[in-house]
Amino acid sequence: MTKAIICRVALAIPLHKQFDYLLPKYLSADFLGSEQQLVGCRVRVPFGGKRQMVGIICEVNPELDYDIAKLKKITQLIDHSALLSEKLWSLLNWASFYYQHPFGDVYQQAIPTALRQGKEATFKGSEHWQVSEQSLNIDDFKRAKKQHQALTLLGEQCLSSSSLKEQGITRVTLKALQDKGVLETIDKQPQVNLNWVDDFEESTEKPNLTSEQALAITAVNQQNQTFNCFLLEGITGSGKTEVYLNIIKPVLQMGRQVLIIVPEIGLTPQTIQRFQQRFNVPIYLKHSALNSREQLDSWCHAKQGSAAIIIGTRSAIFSDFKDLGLIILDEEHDASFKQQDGFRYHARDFAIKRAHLEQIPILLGSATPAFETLHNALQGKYQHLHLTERAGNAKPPSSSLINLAGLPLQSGLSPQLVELMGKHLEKNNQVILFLNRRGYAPVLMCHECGWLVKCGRCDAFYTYHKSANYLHCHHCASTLPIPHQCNDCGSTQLISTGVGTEQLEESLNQLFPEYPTVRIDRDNTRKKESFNQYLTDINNGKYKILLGTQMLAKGHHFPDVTLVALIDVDGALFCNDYRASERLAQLYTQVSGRAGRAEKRGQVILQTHHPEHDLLQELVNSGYQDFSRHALTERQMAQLPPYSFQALLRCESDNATLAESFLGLCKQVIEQITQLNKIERRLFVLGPIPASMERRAGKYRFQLLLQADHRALISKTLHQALPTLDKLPEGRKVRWSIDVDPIDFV
Ligand SMILES: Nc1ncnc2c1ncn2[C@@H]1O[C@H](COP(=O)(O)OP(=O)(O)OP(=O)(O)O)[C@@H](O)[C@H]1O
Ligand SMILES: [Zn+2]
Repeated sequence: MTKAIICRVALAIPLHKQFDYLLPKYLSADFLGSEQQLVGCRVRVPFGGKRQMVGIICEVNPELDYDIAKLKKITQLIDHSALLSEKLWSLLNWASFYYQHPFGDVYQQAIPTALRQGKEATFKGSEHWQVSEQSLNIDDFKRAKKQHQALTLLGEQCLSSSSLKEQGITRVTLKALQDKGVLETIDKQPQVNLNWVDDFEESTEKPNLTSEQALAITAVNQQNQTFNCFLLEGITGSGKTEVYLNIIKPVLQMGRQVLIIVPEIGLTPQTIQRFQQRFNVPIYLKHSALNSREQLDSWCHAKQGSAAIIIGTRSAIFSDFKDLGLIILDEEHDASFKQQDGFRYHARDFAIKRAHLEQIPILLGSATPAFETLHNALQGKYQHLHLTERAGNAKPPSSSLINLAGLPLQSGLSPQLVELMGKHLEKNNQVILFLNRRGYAPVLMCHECGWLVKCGRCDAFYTYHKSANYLHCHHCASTLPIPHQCNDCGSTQLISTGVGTEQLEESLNQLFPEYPTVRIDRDNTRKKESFNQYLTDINNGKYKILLGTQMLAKGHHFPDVTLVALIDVDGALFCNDYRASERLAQLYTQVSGRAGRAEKRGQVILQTHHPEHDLLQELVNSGYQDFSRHALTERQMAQLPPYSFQALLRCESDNATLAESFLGLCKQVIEQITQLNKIERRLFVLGPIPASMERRAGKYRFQLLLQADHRALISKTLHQALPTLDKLPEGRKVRWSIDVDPIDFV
């Protein structure tokens, strides 16, 4: 009798636990004697009630202390060998440990949706027809002209439905022949180009490198066969992309693949075009706007080696490659690299770990490196490369502040700024106004008693959207019709206070009717095409005033923009999050970086009520480089990251007491462990305290912060604590999660 194979399967559920199943005999026959081959294969298994789930085999024939008669059976064995490469498999295991997230869910998030659902890891095939009857005599079909023609064509080769259609053969004809048992269909995989390296060519249209670019490129290219982490700190417009292109080239020439990670693909179609124009190799994209079939195809191209370059957002870091030779992470400071729910990984950290395991170079590029990265570079852990000058003839913009105190403002615009805008526009230049607040106004208020319209589910006010004619909470997405009366005093005089992009747009149309304004924010660029159309129109000079939120700050290159103004950033100056100043400095530098990127000199204006503020003074007078070095010493004095390491336990519930007391229990468990390990003086547990937005979408939210002088202390402690925390019955009444290396404390 054949021995049963028992498989331990990880499922995408929020439990740190795996489940055992029996591989039925009819599925196990091929694997007897080579059971280990099953590890890494996907299976379909029954789970709870009638549900079927796709899981992944992590262990075969584990030691058991129970009766196997109770085990359920695997329904389907989807793969016959491990789906992912060994390296990627071990990276995912590392990530599961480091981020304290169940392996089943880590794994599922790392693969495209179609594979999560159990689809085969193959390209989209296409229907082909071929002759099935060997002893066929075509002459028998002479009287049916079309059938005869079809068989003549197919007698020599197998053809796709579409090419048959082009030659006048319809489905009806083919079906008729199929019914007669003469023809059959097969699903044929498309031909893929695995030999792109043989016809590798580089476009001759490229600039002469600046000496700084050349230095950076040489530094990387000299060591491109082994692991090295490089930080390319290059001011805005310094030509970082040109450096990327030049370090990619030798890697492609070796026939190896390149992975480029960017914050948001939709926002920078220009950058992608530059890669496509430079090299004649197959480039595939990987981002969430692709449908699940396209995602799977690009995944397969990477895995089989028919993609030379993959350009993708955060999750592209999990692509499996045939032969990965280089990773580039552009705008490495960008917060979108950190996933903010579920599996809270950081794509940059995962990428570095990956490059290390694959023994390949990784380059992080930014004008405003994250403090973590900068710290590592300054310490010599990463090789630090610099581009301190703008490429071509462009010069860095000049910066100055406008003190708003006492000035009459029109939708937030000072008279000085309006005058300056006029001057730039007269010269046929473009102007960018940056305001990170969409909607018409951030609050609606009673003019008589000061009552403010607050979201009933969040500690936040409703934003007034005038054209859509409703109130909208930007935190829980709930909406409300505009109230006619004050809830407190009954007055009908409700007025909006503060300025959002929608209102500013209205004013700009009045102030500068002859200069068309375009507003770029999430409200009016929901469709991908509309955003691309705006970008084209901006580059064609159709719009002269570009008004927008963060979306306008990211990596765009508009040669005619000479003035950039930040309308209101004061809110970020007095925020209690220790990362707020870093973020503001990055934003300021990135937004300003859109000015004067070509021949014409740029100017940057920052409007504020606090011109004396140290941060603003430093940014305007010395820039990000000086600010960041200085701010790092402050972090060191306060023993904050990157000079310490953190993890955050978050908990939320309809009931504030439940949420808070659960974290209280967690604290006890963790402190017992630190005492046992004698590290209580090196790992602090702070809290529980309410999150800075205590109530969101109807839930009360609390946090417990772990801080230590060493990364490993946190991961080991959490790893030891988790089995106990998982079993706390109080944990079932709340929602809780662990965020390792948190960057957001809201
Ligand atoms: N050596 C060079 N000579 C002339 N022009 C160059 C050179 N290198 C790059 N450029 C041009 O300079 C412009 C800015 O380059 P790029 O977009 O790569 O800057 P960047 O460093 O990525 O800026 P940002 O961080 O602001 O996105 C581009 O139009 C690019 O074609
Ligand atoms: Zn809300």
